[in-house]
Amino acid sequence: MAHAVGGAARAVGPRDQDTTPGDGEGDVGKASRATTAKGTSGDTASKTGGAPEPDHRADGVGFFLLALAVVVAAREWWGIDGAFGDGVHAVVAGTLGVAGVALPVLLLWIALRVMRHPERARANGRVTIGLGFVVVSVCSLVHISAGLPSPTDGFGPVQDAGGVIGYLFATPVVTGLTEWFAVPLYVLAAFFGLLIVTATPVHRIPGRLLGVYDRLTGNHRPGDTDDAGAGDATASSTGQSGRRRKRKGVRGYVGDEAFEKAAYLASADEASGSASGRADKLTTQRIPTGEGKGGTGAPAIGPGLLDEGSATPRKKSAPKPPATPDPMPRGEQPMFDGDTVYLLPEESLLVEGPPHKTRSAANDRVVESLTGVFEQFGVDAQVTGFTRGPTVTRYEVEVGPKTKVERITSLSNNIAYAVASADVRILSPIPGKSAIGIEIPNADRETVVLGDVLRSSAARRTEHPMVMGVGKDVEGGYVVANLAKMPHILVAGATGAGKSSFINSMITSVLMRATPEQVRLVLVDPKRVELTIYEGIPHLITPIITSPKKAAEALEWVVREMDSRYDDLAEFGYKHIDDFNAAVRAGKVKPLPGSERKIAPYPYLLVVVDELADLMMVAPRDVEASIQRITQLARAAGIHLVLATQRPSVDVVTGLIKANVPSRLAFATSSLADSRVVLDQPGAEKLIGQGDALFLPMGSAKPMRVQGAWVTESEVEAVTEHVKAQLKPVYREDVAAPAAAKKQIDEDIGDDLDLLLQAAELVVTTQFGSTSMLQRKLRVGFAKAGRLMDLLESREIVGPSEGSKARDVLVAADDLPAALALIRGESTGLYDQDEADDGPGDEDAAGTGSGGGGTDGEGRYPSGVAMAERETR
Ligand SMILES: Nc1ncnc2c1ncn2[C@@H]1O[C@H](COP(=O)(O)OP(=O)(O)OP(=O)(O)O)[C@@H](O)[C@H]1O
Repeated sequence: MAHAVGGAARAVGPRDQDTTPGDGEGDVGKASRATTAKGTSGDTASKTGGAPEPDHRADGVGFFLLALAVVVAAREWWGIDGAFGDGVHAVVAGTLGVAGVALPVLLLWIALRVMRHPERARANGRVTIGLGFVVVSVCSLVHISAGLPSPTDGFGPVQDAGGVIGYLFATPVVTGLTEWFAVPLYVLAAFFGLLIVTATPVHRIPGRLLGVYDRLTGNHRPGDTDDAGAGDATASSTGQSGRRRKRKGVRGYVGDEAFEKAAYLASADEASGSASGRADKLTTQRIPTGEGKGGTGAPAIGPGLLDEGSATPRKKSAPKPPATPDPMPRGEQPMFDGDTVYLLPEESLLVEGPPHKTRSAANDRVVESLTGVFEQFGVDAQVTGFTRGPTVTRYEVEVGPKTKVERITSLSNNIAYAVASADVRILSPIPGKSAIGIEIPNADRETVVLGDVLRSSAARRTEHPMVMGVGKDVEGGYVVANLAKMPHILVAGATGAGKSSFINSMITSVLMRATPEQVRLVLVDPKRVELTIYEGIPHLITPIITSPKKAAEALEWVVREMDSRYDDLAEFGYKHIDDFNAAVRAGKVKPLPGSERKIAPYPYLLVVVDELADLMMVAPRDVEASIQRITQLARAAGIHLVLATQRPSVDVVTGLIKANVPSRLAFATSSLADSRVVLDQPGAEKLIGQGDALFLPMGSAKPMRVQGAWVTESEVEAVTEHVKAQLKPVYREDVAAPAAAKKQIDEDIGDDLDLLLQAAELVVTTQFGSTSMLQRKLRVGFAKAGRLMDLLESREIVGPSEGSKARDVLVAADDLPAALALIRGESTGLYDQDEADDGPGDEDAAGTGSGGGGTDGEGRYPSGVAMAERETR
C-alpha cells in the first residue's frame, strides 16, 4: 500500500495504473499487475490509506446480503405482517413477482460465496451476472404464463406474475415477436445464465454432466479431469485434505498468467492481509492408473501406498519384485505403480507469516530524515509517498519545477548518512512515473514465508505444476514464477546471500504443487550439504548427484534425454512436449507399426545445479557444451535448468552460458563486476543479503527487487516426509550409469584413434604440445597434426593454441594411462575417488530398479498449442 506524506504533497497512486514490477518496468508483470494500493493525499505524515482490507470488504457485503435474505424470508416465507413487511413485499414482489420467493435462497448463496471466497472477485461477479440472466428469464416466463398483466391494470396482478422485471422484459419481446419466440428465447437465456454461473462452455456440457454423475456415483474414470471446469467448483472427497484437486484440462492454461509469463505478481493489498486466512486447502492429486495406457506396473513402490481419499497406507496384496534393470527404451519414463494414489502435501505444512505491515514508525522516521536532508541542502524536493516492502521501502520523491534530478542522486551519500544505512538505492525515475525512488532498507524487516506466497491468489490463479513462490516485491505484492517459462534461470549471489534458501523454496514449491508424474528433478549438489534433505523423494529421477564429474555426465544425459524427446516430437509431428502430452492423453499417439513401445506423457524435467563453479572446474568444456545444447533446445522438450553459483565470474558464468540462460536472479553480490556478470547491470552489489534479490525474468528489461521466500528446515522436512511416505523414487538407470554408454569411441575421433593415442603419448611423455612435432614424429601433414592437436585440446590433454608457441600440456606423465583410457572411451580412473564417494547412491539407484511403461498422466500440462503460438511471436 502506498502512503502519501508531506504537506503540499501530491497524492500517490492510485497504483492500479502502476504497471511497475518492483523497481523495473518490464513486460513481465505489466498486464498482470493488480496492485490496488491507494494513495491518500494528506496533510501530515501520519495519514495512512484508509481503504478496508478486501476480506473485510467482502465480509461486509456478505453480512449485508445475509441480513437482506433474513428480512425477505421473514416476509415472503414466514408472512410477517405490518407496515415494514408490506414494504418489503411491495419491493420484492413488485420487482420479481412470484419469483421473489426464491430471493432469500439466492441472497444466502451469494453471501456465502462472497464470504468464503473473497479473493475470487471476478468469479463472484460472473456468478452474479449469470444469476441475473436466470432471474430475468424466469420473471419473464412467469409473466408470459400469467397473461402479461400491465401495471395500468393495477399493481396486484403484476406482483402475482413476473413483477416489474417480468413486465419490462416480457412485454416488448412478446409484442414484437409473439409468445412462440419469446418463450424459447427466455428458456435459452435462462440456460445461458446457468452456463455462466457454472462456468461451463457449451462444448464441455457432456463432460460436466458426466463429472456430476461420476461424483454422485463415486466413479472415477481416467481422463475425467479434462472436464473439470475452469470455474471454481470444487469436487469434494473424503480424502485426507477433505477436497480433491480440481484439475484443469490442458487447455485450461490458455490465458493463465503464470503460464503466459515467467513471473507475475499478486496485489500488494492482498499481501497485506494473511493470505492463508482465506486459503482453500491445497488439494489432493490422484496419480492415475496406467490402465489402458501401458503402465507395466513398475516396481519400487514402497509400502506406503495410500488408498484414494484416505491417509491410511494401503497394503498391496502382492508387492512386485524389482525388475531387472533393463535399459530404458527410448522415450519412456520410469513409472510408478499403476494405481497409486498420490496426495499433494497439505498446505498447512507450511507456516503462515505475520501480516504485512504497510507502514511503521521506522518509515516515518526515514521520511523525516529525507525531508531534513533536502532542506539542509536547499533542494526543492518532497517525499510524496512510499511503498513498503518486506525488506526495503521505496520512498517516492518529486522535485520542484526548476530542480535538477541529479541534485537528488548526488545526495546519495548524505541520504545514506542521514538514514544510517549504506544500502541506499536510487531509481531515477521510477519507471512509468515522474518521481524518483529511493529504496532504503527497513529497520524492522519482515520475513516472507513460502507458505503465504503459495497461498496467495497469484499462486492459486494457476495449477501449473512448475509455478514456484519467489517472494514479495518492493511494494509488498507476492511474486510467483513459472519455471517452465523462464525457461532457464541463473541464480547467483555471494555466500550467505540467500541462494540456497531460494533453491529450497523452489524445490519445496514443486513438491507442494506437482506430482512426480508431472515434474521430475535432477539435483546436483557438489557441496553435499544443501540438498541432502531431498534425498529419496519420488520426484528424483536419479539420486542426488554430489560428484562434479558425475554431474557433468548427468548433464550429458539430459542432452540425450532432450534429443530423444525431440526425436519423439519429430516422429509424431508435434512442436512442443505439451502438445505431445496432450495428444498422448487423448489417445491420439499410437506406437509406430511393429513397435511395442508404451507411449507415455513426459514429465517436466527440472535440473538444479547448486554450484556451477564446481562443475566448471572439473570439465568446463563439456559442461559448457551440454548447458549450451540444453538451453538452446530444451524449452520445447520440457527440460529446464536452474544454475546457481556463488562465484558469478566470467570463467564460471561464461558468455556462452549467459547468452543461453535468459532469466536471472541476483542475490547480494560482493562486487559490482559480479552484478554485471549476472544482470548485465549494477545493482546487486547494493542488495542487503538474506534473500534480498533482483529478479530479471526472461523478456524483462529491468530487474524487479524481491525479498525471497523463506522456508524453514522443519517445514521442508515435513513436506519431504509426506512425499517420501507415499512413494519411493524410481530412478532412471542411464543417468547414474552413463559410462557404459560412453564406451564407444567418440564420433569426432573416427578412424584416427590409433594416431590420436600416439599423439597423446608423445605430447604427454615429452610434455611438449607442438603441432610440428606431431607432424614430424607421426609423419602426418599439417592439417592432420592440427586436427589431432584440436582433439587433444577437446579432451583437455593440451591447452588452447597460443599462436606459434607450443601448447601447455595439462596431463602429467604419470596420468598418461588414464588419459589414453579416456580417449579410448574407457573408464578413466581419474575420478575413482569421486565414484567411490558416490557409491552408496549408486547402489541405491540400482537397487530400486527401473521401470518401463507409460505414465497415464492427468491433464495439468499447459496447452502446447498456446505455447507454440507464443513462441512464434
Ligand atoms: N529469503 C530469506 N528470508 C530470510 N532470511 C534469509 C533468506 N534467505 C537467506 N536468509 C538468511 O541468510 C542465511 C544464509 O542464506 P543461504 O544459506 O540461503 O545463503 P547462500 O547464498 O546459499 O550461501 P552459501 O552460498 O554459503 O550456501 C540463512 O541462514 C538465513 O538466515
